[in-house]
Amino acid sequence: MTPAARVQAGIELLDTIIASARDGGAAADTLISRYFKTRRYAGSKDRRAVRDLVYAAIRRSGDRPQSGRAAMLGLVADDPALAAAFDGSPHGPAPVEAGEGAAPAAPVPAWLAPQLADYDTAALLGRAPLDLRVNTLKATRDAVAPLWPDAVLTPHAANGLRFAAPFAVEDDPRWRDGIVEVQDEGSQLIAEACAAAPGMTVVDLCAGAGGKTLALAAAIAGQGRLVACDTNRDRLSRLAPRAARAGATAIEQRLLDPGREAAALADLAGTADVVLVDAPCSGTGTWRRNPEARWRLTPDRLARLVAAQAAILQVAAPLVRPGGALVYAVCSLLDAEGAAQVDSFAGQCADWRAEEPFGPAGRARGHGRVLDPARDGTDGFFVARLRCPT
Ligand SMILES: C[S@@+](CC[C@H](N)C(=O)[O-])C[C@H]1O[C@@H](n2cnc3c(N)ncnc32)[C@H](O)[C@@H]1O
Repeated sequence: MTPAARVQAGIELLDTIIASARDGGAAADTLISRYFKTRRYAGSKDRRAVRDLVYAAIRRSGDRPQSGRAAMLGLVADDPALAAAFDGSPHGPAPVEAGEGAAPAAPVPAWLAPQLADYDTAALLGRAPLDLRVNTLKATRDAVAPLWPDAVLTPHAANGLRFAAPFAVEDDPRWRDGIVEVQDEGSQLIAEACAAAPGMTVVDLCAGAGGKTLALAAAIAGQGRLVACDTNRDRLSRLAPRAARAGATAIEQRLLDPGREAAALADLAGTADVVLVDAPCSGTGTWRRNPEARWRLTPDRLARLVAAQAAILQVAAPLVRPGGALVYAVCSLLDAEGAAQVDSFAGQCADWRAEEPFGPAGRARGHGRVLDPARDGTDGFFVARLRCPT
């Protein structure tokens, strides 16, 4: 492909990605793979170049751009050499017209900027390292770390290894043997905030595909009870093969019916030493991995998420035994989903006490702590640990 054809391909892909973000369709990565499946003439260098252009354009625009061409013209504003690709050649984009609009550069959507004013928003779009968690059911970090000379120890999480550059860890025998799992240090810390230990009853209420469930399984070391719940069948079904690889036996799974969660969990009422609510959220803390999510979030969607989080907290609290703990986490830096959500819970349950969820990582916010990509090098999270009255 010529440089102009690559830019035109990027524009076409951006048009599809913009429409899909607006209509709740497939993710950018899926759309890019589909696009190239039907364009076999594009070699691996072409595909990489187009992908880089597309992601550069996505990262540059906090708000959903008018069109793929406007998004690409934004890149021209930053790198005038790219203008030469707008040459009107048969497979290239039409020449730039005088006064033609480029998408404005902004790290975050304008409507969210005030809510993120306390954070270095550029860092929300930075490059994420690759973090692994050593599975203590099978190995120790001390034994595994020397096998990977490129790895450094994560500064806060007890079992984490960090790689500056990503690599195909799923091709590595240590991943296939369940000795390591891919998990951001922030997620590892949320599992640590549960302080799960052998003999405990632990409920992971929003387990998804089980990222944190597996860390909790390692913490209870096969002694105790671990119940993983979710309302999404597809996500929950991904837990079993991961658990098998990790050697995490006897995880109970419960697929919940939205709106009827409490009834399905009635037998666990007042029994859990710890309940983790890793709530569905806007994902503002994971934009560095998924920058196009900025184009999907709307005030309505955020309001629905905040209402769902509050409802899930009301399902979770009665499961905790007297003296047990409720850990609430979101991969978001928006107070509406984090500190304000827990303030509201604390307003209704004044006798619950907030505790420090973990050591020095992050900084205090409301009743909990935030982990921030710029300061902590993790994805962005809010986490609070609340102790049930005895
Ligand atoms: C942030 S994700 C969980 C990620 C997971 N804990 C992990 O570590 O990979 C939130 C999950 O909450 C689930 N969810 C949404 N509404 C729920 C509800 N009412 N009860 C339980 N889970 C729910 C979603 O399906 C989603 O899998």
